[in-house]
Amino acid sequence: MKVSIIGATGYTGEELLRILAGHPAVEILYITSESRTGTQINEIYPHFTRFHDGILASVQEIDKIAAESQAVFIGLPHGHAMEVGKKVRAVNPKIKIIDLGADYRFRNADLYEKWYKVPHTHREAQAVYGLTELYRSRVREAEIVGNPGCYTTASILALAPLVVSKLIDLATIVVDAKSGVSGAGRGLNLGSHFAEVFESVKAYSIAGHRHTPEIEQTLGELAGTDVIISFTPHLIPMTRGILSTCYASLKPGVSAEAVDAAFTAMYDNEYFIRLLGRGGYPATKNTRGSNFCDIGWHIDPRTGRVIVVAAIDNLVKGAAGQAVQNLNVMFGLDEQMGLTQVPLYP
Ligand SMILES: NC(=O)C1=CN([C@@H]2O[C@H](COP(=O)(O)OP(=O)(O)OC[C@H]3O[C@@H](n4cnc5c(N)ncnc54)[C@H](OP(=O)(O)O)[C@@H]3O)[C@@H](O)[C@H]2O)C=CC1
Ligand SMILES: CC(=O)N[C@@H](CCC(=O)OP(=O)(O)O)C(=O)O
Repeated sequence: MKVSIIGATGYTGEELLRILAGHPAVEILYITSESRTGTQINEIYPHFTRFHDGILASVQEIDKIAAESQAVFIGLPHGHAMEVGKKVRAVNPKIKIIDLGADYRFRNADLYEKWYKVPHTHREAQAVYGLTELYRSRVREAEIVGNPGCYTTASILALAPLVVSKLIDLATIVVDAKSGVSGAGRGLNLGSHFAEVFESVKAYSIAGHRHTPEIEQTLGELAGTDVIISFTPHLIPMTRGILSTCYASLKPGVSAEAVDAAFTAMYDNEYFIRLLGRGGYPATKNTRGSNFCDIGWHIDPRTGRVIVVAAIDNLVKGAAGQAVQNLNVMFGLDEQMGLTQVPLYP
């Protein structure tokens, strides 16, 4: 299968290249960059030497890229992907698109505009939200997939069983999540300098992070009613990984066994979800470089709350890995193809 990556020089784009290097059914046709067009990718990323030596094309060549590819991944900042998506579909109406950013994640384009503060210019797109474990049958039929955000992937996977099984009071959900610095992308900014991040932990975007409406959209759909959450992200001094700790009050009379059953009913057959069980402590280190999401849960009888902890690698299950998982589903391939590396440890 011929695939191209628009925005291959970013962290999600280069992670896609790394994963696709081990994918037996994929041929990488074009990779693009605007700042480094004409450069060989392994000059920018020497770790690709012997794996990729492709020359970076420009998005200006999108007509040719679209005409020759069966699928494109888009790893651009939000607001740019929908412009590319529109052009790609106009040239090749059969092409499949997987966008790693936010442009195709929202069912309601007005909600996207409210939170992202840019006009949505591809409202006619029939996009599917690509949280594979929850929406596999939709992804199978999708032409365009809006791949979920990293915080959202961990947080929704942690809370979905409790919401679907109606075990929690929906008004009490609190998500406290931590991310490694690669979550902010490769671009330079003061907030991600070594001296700003190292030996420090800080919260940011409190009560206003853009992943809040994304989590609420999916939990609301699963619940069949509006869901409002409190979400606080934190930046921590590591490169990869998200740890999402989610709290909610259990409805009166809900037993620990009912909570256990909700998780096993939803995820027992899911290869990429590793349930650590009641009392389990997920750690980002155990998921590093892999497409796994590790989940453990705890019940606090003193407060009547359930606390669910989920760990992922933000660049894999939180971005490029889930994008490849979606590609596999969209093309009827084995869902695990190219994604079965053992996590990198320590
Ligand atoms: N990092 C993460 O953990 C996650 C990121 N995402 C999302 O994935 C997308 C890519 O993120 P990430 O890889 O981290 O970002 P990076 O900042 O690392 O890379 C951005 C990419 O976009 C290109 N680019 C930047 N500005 C423009 C522009 N104005 N026009 C065209 N191309 C541009 C860059 O190419 P060049 O400069 O070479 O032209 C580069 O290839 C974003 O939407 C992000 O929100 C989603 C989940 C997780
Ligand atoms: C550490 C860090 O800065 N993380 C990013 C989230 C990355 C991501 O998933 O972004 P999108 O939803 O835009 O795709 C942030 O908080 O904005």
